[in-house]
Amino acid sequence: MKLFIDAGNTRLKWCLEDGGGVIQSGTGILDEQVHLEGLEYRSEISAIAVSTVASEARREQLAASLADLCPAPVRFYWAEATRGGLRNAYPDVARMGADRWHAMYGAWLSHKSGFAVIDAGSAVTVDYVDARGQHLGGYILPGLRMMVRSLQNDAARIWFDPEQVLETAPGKSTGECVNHGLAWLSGAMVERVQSDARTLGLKDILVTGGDADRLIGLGLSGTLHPDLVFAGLRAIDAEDASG
Ligand SMILES: Nc1ncnc2c1ncn2[C@@H]1O[C@H](COP(=O)(O)OP(=O)(O)O)[C@@H](O)[C@H]1O
Ligand SMILES: CC(C)(COP(=O)(O)O)[C@@H](O)C(=O)NCCC(=O)O
Ligand SMILES: [K+]
Repeated sequence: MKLFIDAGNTRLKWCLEDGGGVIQSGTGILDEQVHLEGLEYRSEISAIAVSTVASEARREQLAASLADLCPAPVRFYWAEATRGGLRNAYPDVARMGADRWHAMYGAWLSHKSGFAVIDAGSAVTVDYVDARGQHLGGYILPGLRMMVRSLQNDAARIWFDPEQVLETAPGKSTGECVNHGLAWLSGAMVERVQSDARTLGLKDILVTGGDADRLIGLGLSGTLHPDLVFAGLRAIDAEDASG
């Protein structure tokens, strides 16, 4: 069995698979130790594959605590210049978050007519890939929680209870102005991605990450792929194993 880990800036997601598919999946916590809630079959894990955007210090901590969890070898997978016809637009691919490359590769495997990937996590990333597999580049924006936190922490007179509304009408209280404002901004991003996709001739829009369903709720005509990073990571791991 193989254990796949996607360690973002907010949450750690894990997925246990054998040749036949997913056996178990869940979220985890990384403090001094890594806690993968609900993980069974620990002794049957033969290898661990990780995609992470955590700091180098946290990555080392993750590697050390995975070694305590089970004796299986751990391999970290990073962004690449090219794979299977997909080509990265970054001249310095080492700078790209591993999650973005793995999500793009996951999308590329089943969408060959050009696509946009939106990963609405701690940060929101948008990446465009054309029908030839050329990554056209992307965008990095603050995520929803990040924006809420910055308004709470960096503005002295903004008091509000964060609420995840889909309402975008002009607000008539601080709370409405903030909560509707975030929905309005996210909705504008959705329209922008859709208009770019039309202009660039990208057929599909795939969305993943903790706030993915919120973007669908705001009118995004895309498909929800909660496991897109795992789809890419799993395929790359299998390809490398088969030489
Ligand atoms: N249970 C949850 N815990 C944390 N964030 C959540 C949860 N449910 C939804 N979210 C939203 O998802 C975002 C994190 O998404 P996720 O894809 O897990 O991030 P990352 O990959 O950066 O760790 C948060 O910014 C928040 O807006
Ligand atoms: C942009 C990100 C912070 C998104 O990470 P996440 O929100 O999923 O935790 C991550 O992909 C990252 O650290 N990227 C490095 C910079 C880059 O991709 O250019
Ligand atoms: K993200």
